[in-house]
Amino acid sequence: MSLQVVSPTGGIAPLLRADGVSLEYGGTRATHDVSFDVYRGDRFVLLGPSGCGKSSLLKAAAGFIKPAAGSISINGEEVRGPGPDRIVVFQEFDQLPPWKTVKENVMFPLLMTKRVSRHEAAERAMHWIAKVGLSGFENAHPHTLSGGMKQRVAIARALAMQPEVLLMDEPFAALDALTRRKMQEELGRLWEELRFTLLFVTHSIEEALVVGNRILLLSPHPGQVRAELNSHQFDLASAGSAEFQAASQRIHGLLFGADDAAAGAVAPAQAGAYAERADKRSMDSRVRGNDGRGVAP
Ligand SMILES: Nc1ncnc2c1ncn2[C@@H]1O[C@H](COP(=O)(O)OP(=O)(O)OP(=O)(O)O)[C@@H](O)[C@H]1O
Repeated sequence: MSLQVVSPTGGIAPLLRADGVSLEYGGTRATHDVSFDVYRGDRFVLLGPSGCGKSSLLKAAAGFIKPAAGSISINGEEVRGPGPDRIVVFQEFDQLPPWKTVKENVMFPLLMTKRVSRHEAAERAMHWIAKVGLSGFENAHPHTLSGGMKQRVAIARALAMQPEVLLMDEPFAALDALTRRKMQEELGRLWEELRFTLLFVTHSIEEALVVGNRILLLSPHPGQVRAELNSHQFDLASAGSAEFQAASQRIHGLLFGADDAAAGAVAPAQAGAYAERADKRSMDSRVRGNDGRGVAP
């Protein structure tokens, strides 16, 4: 039996930790003092209104931007730049170089690491192309693929790298509703099989509930933590249920203020403080137990 690494608080150490992260662009604050922990196997969602800094937080986790204050660490090591342990899938369909085939696109970052031979990269690419349901399209170029297929290629390319954390920035937002749903389902299926760690950005409450097992709610610009919720009980199958609708409305209230009066002013502080109030109410927003993790309902 393997030993579990434990943090000083006695809990399991997080894989990714954001600690008091403030991000700025030219002196303008995009997020303020945001803290959260992502554990191995989490599907952790950053949810908040447009402009609250979700993408910026993801980019900081990817190592593309440096916090003005606070830090982000992976396995206890501060993130100081991009690395193969954190791969991003973006919303934009043009993230795939158009002159490369599907297979070449998936192989490309593997080859860049110089850790695998061309033969091995090709084998791995074929494996992951099959995993995302694109067998037969290896030699197609991106412009011949639908938006959903392009996102599948981006997911295959990311998973082929076997990152510590898969970072997804509104990956399905530009897809039509049916394809988006299908992609959420596929992502869930892949996660069930592979149990990778996911940090997922969306501004869709429904998508957050369907994709995530934990959701961090961020206030409007500059983004601050409002609350952290457990959402593991929801999936696409439960999306129409009364419970799902109630959760969705509750989150809407937390994000846009309807609950503020009931909860008292929501201090733009750490979720932990707010969680205690949220905890006293009905939904499963029991947030951050003793080990720092969200608590099951
Ligand atoms: N490169 C940039 N230069 C200057 N300001 C930026 C830059 N990128 C983001 N911002 C600003 O930082 C804030 C947060 O932006 P960000 O894109 O992270 O928010 P978001 O929550 O992901 O929004 P959306 O859901 O609309 O994508 C916004 O006010 C935005 O205008």
